[in-house]
Amino acid sequence: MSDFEIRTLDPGEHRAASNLFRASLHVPPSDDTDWERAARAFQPGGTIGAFDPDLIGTARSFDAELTVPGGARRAMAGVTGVGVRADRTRRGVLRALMTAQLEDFAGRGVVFANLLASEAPIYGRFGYGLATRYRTYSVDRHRARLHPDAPATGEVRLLELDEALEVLPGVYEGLARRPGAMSRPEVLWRLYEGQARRSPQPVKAVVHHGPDGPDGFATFYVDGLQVHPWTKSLRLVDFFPGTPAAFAGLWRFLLGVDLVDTVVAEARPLDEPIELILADHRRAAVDRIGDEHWIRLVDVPEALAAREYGSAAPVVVEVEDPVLPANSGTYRISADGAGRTDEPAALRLDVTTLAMAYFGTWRPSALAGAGRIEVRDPVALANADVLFATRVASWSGTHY
Ligand SMILES: CC(=O)SCCNC(=O)CCNC(=O)[C@H](O)C(C)(C)COP(=O)(O)OP(=O)(O)OC[C@H]1O[C@@H](n2cnc3c(N)ncnc32)[C@H](O)[C@@H]1OP(=O)(O)O
Repeated sequence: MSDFEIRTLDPGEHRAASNLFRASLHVPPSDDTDWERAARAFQPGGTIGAFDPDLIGTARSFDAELTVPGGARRAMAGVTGVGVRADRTRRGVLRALMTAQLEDFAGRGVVFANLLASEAPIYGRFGYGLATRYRTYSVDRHRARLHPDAPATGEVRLLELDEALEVLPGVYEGLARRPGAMSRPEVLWRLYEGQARRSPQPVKAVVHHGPDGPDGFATFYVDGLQVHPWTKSLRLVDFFPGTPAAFAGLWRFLLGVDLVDTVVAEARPLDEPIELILADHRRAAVDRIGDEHWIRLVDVPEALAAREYGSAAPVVVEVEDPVLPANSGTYRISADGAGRTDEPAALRLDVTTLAMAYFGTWRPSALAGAGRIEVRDPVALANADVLFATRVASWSGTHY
């Protein structure tokens, strides 16, 4: 059914889109004070709506850059604010919004799109694959000590929120180097400012200074009982240690904050070595592993050419993309790069599965075992495991 129109919203319509999105998540609309801040998180021209003639669905995006395995950066669109009015769901409104958005991205040279999904079954059909994952862990502050071999250089400095909001954007840019990391445009920092200023607990920051200046930071707040027995948790909001010394130095600070029982590190990279810097690694307990970014290769040839590959014999893959059919075709992937080819394909997969393999989070052989890759040559599958592997776990750390 398509008895609705999709168009870009004017800034004067952003608040209606925000209200619709919030209602779809079962949260109340922003009040006037909150909206004044929230409005700054909308990139002009970045919000689309479905009308019948009332606004019945919306999706928003902002422009940034994404780091791929090997360190190159390419244009990306961050997708958020997706919602359809409860009395208009399951009639194709999301499909129409997603299709319009992806066609717009493809038309203006965006290479990747990414999002955080409210529910896992929604976005795979549009080509978004679960590309980065996280683990959340907690550290028992009273019993945890750093291992004596943990680096002990550098200094930390505590910042109140106002200063942190000025300093952190500059510090962050030099630190977001993992595959899956992204630049943070102004709209994102405005979003974080709004969240921090609304927080009932004071949000603070700590910056680690190494030999060449700031090389890591954490933002955090402390919550819990305000009366005896003072059971409190320190919750990390944003944590970017740029060097091993910054990682150890920031943890040394966090474990030294008084009147805290537990430090909760939410949504961290799967390979972050907390166990290795503690004297007793069992003082860190993994609470859960979850989905982080769902990524869409909007321009498959450009995305495949942008990343580095491991050292193995070349593999030819056939990619299918029903939503952006220009991406469909056969590609040769080798340690020297990747591009289109006429050679016969050894592996066949859809664009969603390609995103899962591309960031190294899922090995091609595991994807094949789960039925997601059709294997015509088993030797090629073993080579694909090596070609697509990444040296560090892909992870974004930027949530919106
Ligand atoms: C990036 C973000 O902003 S994440 C936030 C997403 N928003 C929410 O979760 C808010 C609450 N949910 C909603 O607003 C809506 O249900 C949406 C946006 C998830 C889906 O909108 P709809 O207009 O109902 O989706 P639409 O009718 O276009 O469905 C497209 C397909 O997705 C499927 N689908 C849609 N929603 C879901 C879901 N929640 N779970 C599983 N499948 C779903 C449909 O069945 C349909 O499948 P088909 O292509 O096989 O026919």
